[in-house]
Amino acid sequence: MMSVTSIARNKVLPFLRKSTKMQSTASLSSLVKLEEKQGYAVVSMQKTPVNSLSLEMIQALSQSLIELEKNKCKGIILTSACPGIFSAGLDIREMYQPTDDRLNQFWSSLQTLWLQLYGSKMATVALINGHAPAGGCLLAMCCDSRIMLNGKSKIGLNETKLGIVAPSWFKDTFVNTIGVRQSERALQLGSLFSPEEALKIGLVDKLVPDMETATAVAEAELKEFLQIPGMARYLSKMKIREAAIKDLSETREADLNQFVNFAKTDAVQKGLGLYLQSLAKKN
Ligand SMILES: CC/C=C\C/C=C\C/C=C\C/C=C/C(=O)SCCNC(=O)CCNC(=O)[C@H](O)C(C)(C)COP(=O)(O)OP(=O)(O)OC[C@H]1O[C@@H](n2cnc3c(N)ncnc32)[C@H](O)[C@@H]1OP(=O)(O)O
Repeated sequence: MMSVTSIARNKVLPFLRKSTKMQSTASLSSLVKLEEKQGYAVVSMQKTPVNSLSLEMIQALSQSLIELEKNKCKGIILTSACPGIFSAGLDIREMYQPTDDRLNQFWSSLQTLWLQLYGSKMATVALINGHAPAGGCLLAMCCDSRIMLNGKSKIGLNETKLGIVAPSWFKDTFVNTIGVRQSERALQLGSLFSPEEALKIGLVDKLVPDMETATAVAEAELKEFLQIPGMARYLSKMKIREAAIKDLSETREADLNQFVNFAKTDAVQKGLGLYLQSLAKKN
């Protein structure tokens, strides 16, 4: 098995671990690109056009983290290869008129990915080079630091605008990032923030004017985290995150049932259908 450190610089890593529920190596590796750098890896989402988080995409991200941690990778920069988009969030088509089996796998895989990334021993920096609504914002918030490209992109948890509700662990992640009051308001309104607004409320940590600067700043940020003794840094992160992680770990089944039942209601299905139509009409 190749290790992250043994492959040539910038070479794409294959996904190697086998699992009955996981997608094939070929289909996973086309969705996420892993590049080795000096002492860390860049994880680029590359599911065109908008990095929507389908079941396969979620599993590809999960698989990447498994491989990286197994290969003793110390840090990652999570970013996007899709111009102007970090991630459009959960793939709405996964929730619209789904089969029970697929919907169950979809949500359970998302729970796993959140537990992995939010609780990762690696130092994690999100380089948000485009829009990051809902699930896209969640991915970014799972990281230890967020660098956002300044411009027209928006970031936030906009679930209520789709007629759905951000689950408790999305809310916990939001509260841990921007605090209770800002979260209460933004969750109800489904607010999407400009980079300047996101910086002001602490949803992102730094803004950068262009991609060249962005890469350098993200690397410098990651190195700052990696200079701290790893165990002390990780345990400090867990002081903030462990309650939310414990909560979902202990209630996965109930959370899954709640999601599946909620997603299948007529009101939610109608809302998602209309939202998909409105996205399609734009084009
Ligand atoms: C009590 C509680 C219990 C349980 C909880 C229950 C439910 C809650 C569950 C989950 C929480 C949900 C989390 C989510 O992440 S929902 C997804 C939210 N995402 C969005 O609202 C973003 C929608 N997309 C956009 O706004 C734009 O696409 C974007 C700004 C990202 C990019 O704009 P651009 O103009 O560049 O591209 P488009 O032409 O709009 O899109 C291209 C193409 O992609 C399709 N598309 C976009 N986003 C999605 C998506 N999230 N899922 C699937 N498909 C998406 C879009 O339709 C276009 O398709 P096509 O017309 O075929 O080219």
